[in-house]
Amino acid sequence: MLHAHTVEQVRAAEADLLARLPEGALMQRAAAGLAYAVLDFLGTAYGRRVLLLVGSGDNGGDALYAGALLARRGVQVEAWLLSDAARAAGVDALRAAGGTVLASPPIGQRPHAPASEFRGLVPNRATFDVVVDGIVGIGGRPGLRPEATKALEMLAGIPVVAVDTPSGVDVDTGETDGPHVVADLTVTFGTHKTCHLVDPAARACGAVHLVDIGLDLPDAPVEALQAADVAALLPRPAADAHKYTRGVVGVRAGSATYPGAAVLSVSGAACGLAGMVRYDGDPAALDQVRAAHPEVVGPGRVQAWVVGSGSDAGAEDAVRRSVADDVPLLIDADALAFADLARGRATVLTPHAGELARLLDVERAQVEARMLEHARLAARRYDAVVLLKGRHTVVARPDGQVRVTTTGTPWLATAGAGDVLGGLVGALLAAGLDPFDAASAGSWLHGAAATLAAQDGPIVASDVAAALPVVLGSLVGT
Ligand SMILES: NC(=O)C1=CN([C@@H]2O[C@H](COP(=O)(O)OP(=O)(O)OC[C@H]3O[C@@H](n4cnc5c(N)ncnc54)[C@H](OP(=O)(O)O)[C@@H]3O)[C@@H](O)[C@H]2O)[C@@H](O)CC1
Ligand SMILES: [K+]
Repeated sequence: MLHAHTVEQVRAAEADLLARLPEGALMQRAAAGLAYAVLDFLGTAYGRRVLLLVGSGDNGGDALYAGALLARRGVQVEAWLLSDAARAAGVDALRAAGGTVLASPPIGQRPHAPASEFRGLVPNRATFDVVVDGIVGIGGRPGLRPEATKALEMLAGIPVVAVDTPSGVDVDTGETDGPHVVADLTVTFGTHKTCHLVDPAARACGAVHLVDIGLDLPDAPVEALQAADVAALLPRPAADAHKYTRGVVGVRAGSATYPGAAVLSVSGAACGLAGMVRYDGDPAALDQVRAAHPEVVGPGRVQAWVVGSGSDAGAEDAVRRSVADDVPLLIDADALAFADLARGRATVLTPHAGELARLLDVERAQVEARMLEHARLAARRYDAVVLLKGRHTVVARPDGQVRVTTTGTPWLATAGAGDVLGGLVGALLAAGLDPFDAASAGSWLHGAAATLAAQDGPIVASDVAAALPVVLGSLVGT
């Protein structure tokens, strides 16, 4: 499991460790990890040139000490101090190792002048191989000061390695309300933070590399399943299993007008994780479902219902009948308008940002900008697990616990992919997983299947379903 802790949790763990270590030891650990990651990024020290952007706090201190280590390895290191309060001991260490400090352009005196006026003041700007963002870390407020914004504009186009967090993002929420660094690589310390997982901030991190500095941390409020976690959650048939003991998943999606939604939902449900799939919908759609999946049977008792898209005017009735059965329930697409009927049941809601905006009566842009807040709000309000779809899908439990999905590919943004996901999560519910595990594991599997399918090029939703057995096969054997 990958864990993302809050700044408050990190601070408490850091205080514990600082009390037990010699002064400066923790920062040296962080700086060494950072220096190795930058070296790895550069490929070689020889002939490389690195610019450190250094703020007033320990984040800048990390950058300076890492810069000193890089300079000792033969990298040409220059530091641009964005604050007069930059850590003096770090500056001394950098200089002692052969690094230099730039005469900083006087941006602070003319914060509104265009970046182009200062450009000539940074010598041979274009020959920097990497900019190290040590402007601000977990002690920062969101946004950047004009000095930093302008520096970044002047250095646009040069790869950026962020220290701990891309400066300017909101560390605990993943929001990006003001200007911020967009990194190619973020090197973080001790544990991940929310901004490394939750969009839009996660997009600004690039690849994320974690350096272990020995922090002893409590449970994290935000986490991300890894392959081994999903493998451990997958239901496996008992030796004496029969199809009913493995769970039966029922699908109420699609209609005579939209048979495709029925076929795709069933293709997710028929991933093999439940013992049987029932389709309860329009007979014309059932014919198409059976043509694609001969093993699917008609209405009857189930252990979980999937009420999905394309059910025409039948969505409300489908939700009502499913709720009456008193089994776990997944509600997607047009049926989400009737999510209220399932309040208090073991329910998974699977909206995209637009659908969640309608559920909460807010603007779609608000949901996209504050995914964590809105997924948690909906989970609490509907007393349900809410799976908010996105590049990094956010799965929230009513008590606020969150799992973020980091598998997937941009190719997954394709019609019908949500139907496959609904069916898949429904199968996991029927097999007995609790709604939070079913939603987060299903989302992980869906993303992994899409990535696998997209190896050969663009994909459609049925390719995702077709790739599921390969992904599952690689996990059940582990
Ligand atoms: N915790 C750990 O386990 C370890 C932590 N370590 C490292 O320490 C880092 C945290 O260091 P930190 O606490 O000194 O805070 P940090 O983020 O450098 O700067 C805060 C200062 O910046 C300023 N400022 C605020 N907002 C700003 C803005 N938007 N734009 C510009 N400036 C802004 C403000 O000062 P001001 O200028 O207002 O006086 C504020 O005081 C952490 O991220 C990690 O890198 C590792 O070394 C070891 C293990
Ligand atoms: K930073």
